[in-house]
Amino acid sequence: MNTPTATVAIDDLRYAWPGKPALIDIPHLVIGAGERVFLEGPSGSGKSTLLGLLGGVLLPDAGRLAILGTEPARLRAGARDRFRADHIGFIFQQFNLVPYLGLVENVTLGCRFSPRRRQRLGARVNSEAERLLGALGLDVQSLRHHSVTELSVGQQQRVAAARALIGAPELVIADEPTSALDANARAAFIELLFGECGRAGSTLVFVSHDPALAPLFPRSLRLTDVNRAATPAEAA
Ligand SMILES: Nc1ncnc2c1ncn2[C@@H]1O[C@H](COP(=O)(O)OP(=O)(O)OP(=O)(O)O)[C@@H](O)[C@H]1O
Repeated sequence: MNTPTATVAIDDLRYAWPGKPALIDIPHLVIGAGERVFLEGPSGSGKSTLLGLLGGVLLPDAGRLAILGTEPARLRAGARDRFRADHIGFIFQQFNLVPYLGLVENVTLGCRFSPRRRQRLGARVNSEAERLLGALGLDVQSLRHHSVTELSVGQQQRVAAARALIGAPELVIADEPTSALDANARAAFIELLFGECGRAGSTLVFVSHDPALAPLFPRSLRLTDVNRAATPAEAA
């Protein structure tokens, strides 16, 4: 029987910013298809750096990092960008919404650079964007003529999540997307995110410095436990 390909497979992954000591040194980490993983670490422990490596924006100094069986480091730059657009949806800390585009257009941006994600939807790109916004708790009709800059932080976060999810990428990476919300709103958002990742079949890696969110997830990892380069202060 074939072993299913892991969404993320890491072996002896090492990374240091130029001129700085090793920041990431992970001997082994596997995240399977469909998992919902919480990755916690204090500020400065290297969470964003690891996400950069997962997305192929940063390249390892040594070791192996494979996404869906492909090592982004082995692809040429253009192929790496396409691979990222096809297979990974990002929810950034700062959301990175485009102020001069409407709600739906901000969401459909998520598959603009991915023929694969667009093809999955065919003519349904706009209607899927509206469905996702609704499923994530936004009233699309009443907000239709609003600029994304007029939305609350919680609403902007939902637009950013819909953009990451559109076209069902295999991996959704969320970089502390809830820190601006209160505890109930954070839990509600994470529930909605689970629902839509489940529907799309996407694996979720959710990164935060706040250990209080860990119980909401079936699997949680402390970066300081999996990363040998963690300083004793971080690992405490
Ligand atoms: N672009 C960069 N150039 C050089 N060094 C960097 C760069 N980005 C991060 N670093 C270094 O890597 C360390 C870890 O940063 P990183 O942003 O990965 O941590 P983090 O856990 O995501 O922190 P936070 O929770 O505050 O976002 C920083 O202390 C910094 O020294």
